[in-house]
Amino acid sequence: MSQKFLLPALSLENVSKTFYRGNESKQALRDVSFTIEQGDFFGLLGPNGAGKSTLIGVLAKTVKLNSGTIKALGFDLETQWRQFKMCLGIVPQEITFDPFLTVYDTLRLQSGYFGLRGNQKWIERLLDVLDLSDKKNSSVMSLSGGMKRRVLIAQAMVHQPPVIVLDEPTAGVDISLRHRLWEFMADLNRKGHTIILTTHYLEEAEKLCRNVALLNHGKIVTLESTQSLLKEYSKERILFSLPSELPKDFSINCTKLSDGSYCTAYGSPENLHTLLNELSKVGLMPEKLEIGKANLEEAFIRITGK
Ligand SMILES: Nc1ncnc2c1ncn2[C@@H]1O[C@H](COP(=O)(O)OP(=O)(O)OP(=O)(O)O)[C@@H](O)[C@H]1O
Repeated sequence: MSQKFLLPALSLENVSKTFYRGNESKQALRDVSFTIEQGDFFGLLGPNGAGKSTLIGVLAKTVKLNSGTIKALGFDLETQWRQFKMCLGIVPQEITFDPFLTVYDTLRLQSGYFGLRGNQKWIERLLDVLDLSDKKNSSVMSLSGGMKRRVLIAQAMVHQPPVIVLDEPTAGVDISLRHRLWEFMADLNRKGHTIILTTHYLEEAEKLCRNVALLNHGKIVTLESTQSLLKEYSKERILFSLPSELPKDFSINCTKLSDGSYCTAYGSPENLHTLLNELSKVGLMPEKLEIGKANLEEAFIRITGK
């Protein structure tokens, strides 16, 4: 069946959430609407405080939304919660377990939460895939951070959800485990699961996600395929690094990236010439300079202005 006749994996319509504390209020989500197709690998990106965790909290029903409609495979979050929660497996950012339970019992209890009996076979399979089989009788408390994170993933998947939401799954995880988790997520996606990922690692989004949405100040500022986003921002860009900071009043608009390098529009060879001239006027000479494709970080910084 063609993709367009399938129900969306997830759809949000005019979702808003404001937190109130005393006289203060904070609007964390502002009229957010978007749709994620089944089978997608979707990245939800945004700077700190953009509203990503609030959105995931809303999906887990730990945060109550003020207005709007959310559906998972056509099931409504408010009126069809039982079916809704069966569609979704949410891997939270925070590690929250009963530390005294064993890994196996944690997963058995979670199966009970979904009303599943006789789930042993699937639990064993999850333990195997996540390389936790030899830890199944260990208390969660005794595991390393990376292992705990894998238990969180297993816990979110005990009911074999078609849609998996991962909130910063690789935060604080060492590079080799991060690569293994990437491979695991890509494999789940190949097997037909829709994956929704929030991440601060733009390299991760660029590598894995087919489509990305950028959330900023509680609003979706862009939503498109990773490739077309990169294409749009890959035109006309010069990347350069300097031995010291660029003066604040520098005549050419340049964006500073997280690794300390700068980027600016390329346009034409004339612009490169002007840039080099202007840099030399302030006594700076680029240490490294290249013209080429932008990465997601640059696109992201240019869109959000951060
Ligand atoms: N329980 C709460 N009470 C009051 N304000 C809150 C609450 N939870 C979140 N906020 C505010 O809502 C905004 C969005 O926060 P949220 O945690 O969703 O952002 P985020 O994109 O997940 O950020 P991060 O990347 O840092 O995790 C922030 O300004 C935050 O301070």
